[in-house]
Order: sequence, then structure tokens, then C-alpha cells
Amino acid sequence: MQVHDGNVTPGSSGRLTIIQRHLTAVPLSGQVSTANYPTKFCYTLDNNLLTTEQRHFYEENGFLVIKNLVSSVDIESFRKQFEKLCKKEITIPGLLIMRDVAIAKSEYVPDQKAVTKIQDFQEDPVLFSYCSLPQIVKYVECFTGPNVMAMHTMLINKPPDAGKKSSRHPMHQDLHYFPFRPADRIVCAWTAMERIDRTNGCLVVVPGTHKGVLKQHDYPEWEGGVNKMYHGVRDYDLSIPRVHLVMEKGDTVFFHPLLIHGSGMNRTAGFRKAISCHYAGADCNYIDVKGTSQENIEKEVMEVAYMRYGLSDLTLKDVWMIKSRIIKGERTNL
Ligand SMILES: CCCC(=O)SCCNC(=O)CCNC(=O)[C@H](O)C(C)(C)COP(=O)(O)OP(=O)(O)OC[C@H]1O[C@@H](n2cnc3c(N)ncnc32)[C@H](O)[C@@H]1OP(=O)(O)O
Ligand SMILES: Nc1ncnc2c1ncn2[C@@H]1O[C@H](COP(=O)(O)OP(=O)(O)OP(=O)(O)O)[C@@H](O)[C@H]1O
Ligand SMILES: O=C(O)CCC(=O)C(=O)O
Ligand SMILES: [Fe+2]
Ligand SMILES: [Mg+2]
Repeated sequence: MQVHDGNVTPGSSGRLTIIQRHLTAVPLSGQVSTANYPTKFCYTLDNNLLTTEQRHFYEENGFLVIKNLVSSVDIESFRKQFEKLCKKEITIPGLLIMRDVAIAKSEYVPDQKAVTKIQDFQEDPVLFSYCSLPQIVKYVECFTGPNVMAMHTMLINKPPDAGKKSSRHPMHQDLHYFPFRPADRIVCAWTAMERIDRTNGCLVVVPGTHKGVLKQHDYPEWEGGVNKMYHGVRDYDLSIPRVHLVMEKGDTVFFHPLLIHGSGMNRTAGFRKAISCHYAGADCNYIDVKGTSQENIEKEVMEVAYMRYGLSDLTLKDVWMIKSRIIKGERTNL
């Protein structure tokens, strides 16, 4: 076998693809091995945690599943705390409790059955302990670097679908929501709080899409209604193959903010739960989203911020600075 001088990386198909480095190629012969050729990593940082295979996998696909990373004891404590928050036995400043659009206008029952997700639990010591679990943070650092900020927190309680398919989350890129860059230094950790498969609406990803650009997002035209701020990629082509991530309790997926993903409808009678945190390297910078595809989400976020805080002179940057927290290292820019 003859190859030319260049970087050899495993392609998404599993075959070796050769990226030619020089026009004046030096022919080599013999066995081709990735170990002999330096590979330029851009989505992961040099570290002693990820195996070469794991690094290649994330570089190629934009996500990485780590099995059994969070203990059942921890998950049970998040579950109990979530129930207390839903029942209003505890109130936490800044916490946002969101109901499914299918029941948004029905009578309010303070129970987990009325809650589709909670966001911004940075002031809740029990739920926020998820974000600083050492076994999670050590993976996060492979993407963010050593100064780790927790930017966005969610506990998703996907309800049994009310018959309108509104329990689905449209296919989207999380970067659409974020006014900070660079994207490669942002990562989401998402942990299954129980077994999650196609029956209760697992995460669905399109491998490799993290290599693309941020796309225009809007509300999908779904007959049964769409939840507030659940934007989806405009003109999304459903024929592109999706991968369903079946995960067991405690399994955690780390994924890039440009990875196109969503989640299916919950066909079971249970409330399927996952907890997540989006992290960013503290050395990232805020950007102005005016004049970009993110203007539409900025408008909605600022309307909700005004409703919640009653302050009219807040900026999008202020909103993010208020809710983000340093997890490790130094709070530099964010
Ligand atoms: C990587 C990040 C990815 C994401 O975060 S994607 C999801 C982003 N979502 C969010 O950030 C949360 C958005 N939700 C919210 O801000 C609040 O839940 C929301 C919608 C303002 C409702 O706040 P509440 O305090 O419950 O207020 P309320 O009961 O008085 O309702 C006010 C108006 O909102 C409506 N509403 C409530 N829940 C909804 C829903 N799930 N979808 C669509 N509309 C919804 C509700 O019907 C009411 O409308 P109206 O004013 O009566 O016409
Ligand atoms: N017919 C559709 N129209 C629009 N979006 C869809 C459609 N089918 C799937 N999607 C998108 O893909 C995401 C997940 O796809 P998936 O096919 O797993 O969902 P599902 O159709 O609810 O369940 P399943 O196909 O597993 O029975 C959905 O949340 C949705 O955003
Ligand atoms: O359904 C889920 O748990 C994932 C939701 C999601 O991708 C999001 O909120 O950004
Ligand atoms: Fe998402
Ligand atoms: Mg489907």
C-alpha cells in the first residue's frame, strides 16, 4: 500500500482518510497506522483522560458517551430535590419552572406532573452539585480547558405525551442559545436519570454536524404546538440519518454545541428525566448577536428576563453573567 506524506485520520465511515499535507508527496510503503502520523485535534485538548479512540470519536462525531458516570445515590438525591421543587416545598432564587405547552393554560397543580423542565438551578445546592461532580468535570476540562464555567443548567422531565407530540424537542444546535465563543470550548454534559430509549424519548443526534456552521433556527410548524423557545433548525431535512442514543441510568453524553440533536416523544406513562449542564471555558468571550441568526432568540430571552426581573436595561450578556458560575480555576472573561 502506498500513501503520501500527510495526516492519517479515521474517517466517520471508519475507513482511513488521507489528508495530503504537501504537494510534493513522499511515497511511503507498508502498514498505515494512525500512531505514526500526527493528527491535528481541534475539538479536544491534550489531556491524560481521553483515550486516543475517544478523542478521535469526539473529533469525528461531536459527542462521546461515558457509561455509568453518575451514581444511583446522586441521581436519587436529584430526583427527591426535583420533587420538592415541583411541590413548592422549597423555592430557589432564579429557578425557572416550565410547564408543557399542552397544559400551559390548564389549572396549576404544584406537582412534577405539571413540569416539563426546570432551568437555572445554580442556587440550588443539591441539583447544582451535579455540575461539580469531579468525574464529570474531569471530562469537561478535555473540551473547555482548566477554567471551567457552568453556564446553563436544566433538569428535563419529559412528560408522557399529551397526544399532540409536544413532548418532542425539535432538532437544534445549542449554540443558537449562547452569546459566547469559541464554540469548541463549550460542551454539554447530559446524564440519563433512568434508562432512556425510543419509548420515552431519547436524545437523537446527527453525528459530524459539529463540523458545520450555526444554522438559522425558528419554531417548527408543528400542529400540536411547540414549547416556548424550542426552536429547531429551519427547513430541517428529516431524511438525514439520525442516531438514537439509548442510555442507562447514570450514563453521560458530552456533546459539542453545534451538534444537531433533539429528542423524540415520550410514549410511556412515566416522566423521563435527564439532568444537564452546559460548560464553557472561562476564557471564552461574549459576542454581540445583533444582525445574526441569534437575534430571534435574544428577543425572546430578553422578554422573559424582563418578565422575571422587571429590569428593562439588562443585556443578553448580563443575563448570562448573572446565572453562570465558576466551577474550577479562574473566572477570567465570562
Ligand atoms: C441549550 C439550551 C436549550 C434550551 O434551553 S431550549 C428551551 C428554552 N426554554 C426556556 O428557556 C424556558 C422558556 N420558558 C419560560 O420562560 C417560561 O416557562 C414561560 C413560557 C415564560 C412561562 O412562564 P410562567 O412563569 O409559567 O408564566 P405563565 O404561566 O403566566 O405563562 C405566561 C404565558 O406563557 C405561556 N406558556 C407557559 N408555558 C408555556 C410553554 N411551555 N410553551 C409556550 N407557552 C407557554 C402561557 O400560556 C402564558 O401565555 P399567555 O400570556 O396567557 O398567552
Ligand atoms: N415527522 C417529523 N416532523 C418533524 N420533526 C420530526 C419528525 N419526526 C422526528 N422529528 C424530529 O426528530 C426528533 C427525534 O426523532 P425521532 O424520530 O426519534 O422522534 P419520534 O418520531 O418522536 O420517535 P420515534 O421515531 O423514535 O418513534 C423529534 O423530536 C423531532 O424534532
Ligand atoms: O430532551 C432532552 O433531554 C434534551 C433537550 C435539549 O436538547 C435542550 O434542552 O437543549
Ligand atoms: Fe439541546
Ligand atoms: Mg420518528
